[in-house]
Order: sequence, then structure tokens, then C-alpha cells
Amino acid sequence: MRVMGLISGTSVDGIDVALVEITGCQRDLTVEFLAGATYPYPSELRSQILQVCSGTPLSLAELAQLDDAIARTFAQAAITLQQSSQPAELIGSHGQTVFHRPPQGTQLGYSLQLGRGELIADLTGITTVSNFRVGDIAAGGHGAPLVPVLDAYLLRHPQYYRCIQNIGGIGNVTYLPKLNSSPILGWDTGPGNTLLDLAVQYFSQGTQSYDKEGAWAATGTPCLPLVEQWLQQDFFHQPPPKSTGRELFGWDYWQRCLRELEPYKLSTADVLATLTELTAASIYQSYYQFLPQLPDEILLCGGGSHNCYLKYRLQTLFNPIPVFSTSEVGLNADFKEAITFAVLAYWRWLGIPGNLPSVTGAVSEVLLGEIHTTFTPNMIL
Ligand SMILES: Nc1ncnc2c1ncn2[C@@H]1O[C@H](COP(=O)(O)OP(=O)(O)OP(=O)(O)O)[C@@H](O)[C@H]1O
Ligand SMILES: CC(=O)N[C@H]1[C@@H]2OC[C@@H](O2)[C@@H](O)[C@@H]1O[C@H](C)C(=O)O
Repeated sequence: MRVMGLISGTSVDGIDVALVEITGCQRDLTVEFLAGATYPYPSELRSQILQVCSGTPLSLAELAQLDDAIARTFAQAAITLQQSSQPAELIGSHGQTVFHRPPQGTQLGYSLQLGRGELIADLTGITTVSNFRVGDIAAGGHGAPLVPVLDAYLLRHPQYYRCIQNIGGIGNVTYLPKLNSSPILGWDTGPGNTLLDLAVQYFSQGTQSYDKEGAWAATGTPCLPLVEQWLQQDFFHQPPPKSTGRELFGWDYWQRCLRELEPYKLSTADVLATLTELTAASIYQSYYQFLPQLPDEILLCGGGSHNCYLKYRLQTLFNPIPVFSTSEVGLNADFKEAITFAVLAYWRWLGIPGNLPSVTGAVSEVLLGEIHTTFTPNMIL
């Protein structure tokens, strides 16, 4: 089946679209990557989303309007990719997370993704599955991370223990023991690029949105006492299952970093190196604290896998464990999340559960996503 996966992640940089051909089900699952593209958000819509993520209040009418504006942008992205590729038979759309609250004790978590699937189905004329996290949350899980299930089927190695480390806005890991051994684990490790991106925007007065290849941070020196101080934070010591988002590692956290950086009088490059070190060191500390054993290989994915300085810091911390990209073993590091939502939609369509309770903490496997069929096939926006 030809399925399209759509997501905009916590970096809110744009919509990743992947078109894949899927065969098989689970153990015999094959996913062929046919096409992929990233479509940036219109800048006004991006600003509005970032404001909402930082807690700016919205009326219900404004919320509905934002939901539809995101859905229209997602639908346009799907249609644009289709103009240069084959038509999809099904869409899986994650949407845009604007709020995520992990479960606490017996209180269920809450996770809100905007860009309603029914409008995407209506605008593209293609049946669309959306709202993937709520099923797992209803079963007591975090509803995140969901990607480990794809890693489990496509990247598990017969002899090697692998960690798949996503470095998006937020970082998350999948621990893949060698085949037929202990259970698969996974959790959010903390900040990926959110704080770095906020710092780059601040220091460049908005002219740059991220530290390309990590070139700016590479000219600085990390302030290790500050990194040590930041690593004391509760989140880093909380055992899995765990998830997080911009609610914790977003604007307010960056403002706190700025205040705590002040006495050290660091150069801009040193600040960026320090924030990069926080990402690398939080991943390192997380593995040491929570994995049954260190992996034989670490495979990176997400935008941060292109940050050469961050990769160098991870390689140095984990030496001699090799650190490379999932693209090097055949799974596109930039579109893995979009591919996951294509596969999850396909499983939902077939009635196959999509969550990994050993990762999310849900009490059982459940079907993920809501199916929106299309009533008025059209491709007109
Ligand atoms: N060439 C590059 N050099 C350095 N950093 C990069 C590069 N390309 C992308 N990035 C970083 O990756 C970020 C985007 O990563 P990605 O698209 O994987 O995040 P996301 O999917 O929005 O987040 P999440 O996985 O948390 O949902 C950018 O904001 C930027 O910080
Ligand atoms: C609530 C939410 O959107 N969480 C994202 C975020 O970005 C990375 C990390 O935190 C991960 O847990 C999740 O995304 C991916 C797609 C996941 O569910 O695996």
C-alpha cells in the first residue's frame, strides 16, 4: 500500500512528508521510501504556533482557526509532494504538538496535536488517520515516544545492541537489544535542539534559526559547571517511561538559562557550546542511568544528526562506541518520523496495535489513531 506520513515536530520548522510503499505487517514489514520533502511553515503561522506552545492564551474560536490553518498547510504539503510522485492511498498525519503533559500517578496524560485529520481528508480526497497519541494515553501511557516501534521492526540487529537516538527539538532514544533478548525500551532524553535554536535566534537577532552543522558552537568551549548544574534537574533523573516537550525545555527554560549564564560572562560561542553539551551530556547520562547495558552502536536521526559539533561531542563522550546515522543502514534519518506515521496509519487501517507498552508505559497494546474517510474527493484548497 502506498502511504504518506506527515509530521511537524517540536522544532516547528516545517512539515516533513514521506511517501512510502509498505508491504507485510510486523515481522515481515517492508517500507520502501519513494519520496520525501520538507515544507516550511508560513512565518506568521510558525510564530503563532510557537506562541501557543509558550502558553499564550487562545479563545476557542482562535484554537479552531489555528487547527484548520495547520490542517490546510499539511494538506497543501501532501498535495505538493503528490504532484511530483505517485498518489497515496492513505495518509497518516501526526499534526503539530502544541501541548504535552505526561501522566502523573493515576492522572492520565494529555497531548494535543493540531491539524485535524478530517480536514486533511476533505482537502486531499485521501482517507487520513490522525490523533495517534490519545489511544496510548487512554491506556495510561505517555503517548510518546511512538517511533521506537518502527525502529524495533526495521533496525533491530541479530548480534548488536543498538541505540537509535533522535535529536529533533526534543531528544529521544530507542534501545534495541539484539534479537530475541530483553525488551525494547525508549524514552525522551531531554532537549535536542530547542534551546540551541532559541539561543541562535536570540544572538543572531532573528537572522538565523539554528546553528548550521554546529559551526558556531564549535568555536566555543562548554561551561561544564553549568552543564553539571543543569543536569541536576528532576527530569533527567526520573526513570522511564518518560516524555517531555517545549513545556519544559522551551522559552521559559531558555530564559532561565540566560539568567544562570549571566555570572559566567561567556562569549556567544561558549553559550552555544554549553547548550550543545547539555544535549550531548543528557543523552550520555540517560544511557548510563537507565539502560541495562551500553549499546554496541549508536545511530542518530533527526535534524541534530547534521550538527557535526554535537556528533563530535557524542562520539567523544561515548568513545569507543561508534556513532553514525540511521541513513547509513538504510533508514532515512530526516524522514524517519514521517515514515513512522505512515506505518502507524497502515497498521490502524489493518487493525494492528501501534504502541509499545514497554516504552510508553501503557497497560496494553492498543490501536492508535482515528480514521477519517473522505466524502468529497477533491484536490482543491
Ligand atoms: N544542517 C544542520 N546542522 C545543525 N542542525 C541542524 C541541521 N539541520 C537541522 N538541524 C537542527 O534540527 C532541527 C530540526 O530537527 P527535526 O526536524 O528532526 O526536529 P523535529 O522533528 O521538529 O523535532 P522532534 O523530533 O522533537 O519532534 C532544527 O531546528 C535544527 O536545530
Ligand atoms: C508529544 C510529542 O509530540 N512528542 C514528540 C517530541 O519530539 C521528540 C520526542 O518529543 C518524541 O517523544 C515525540 O515525537 C516522536 C515523533 C515520537 O513520538 O516518537
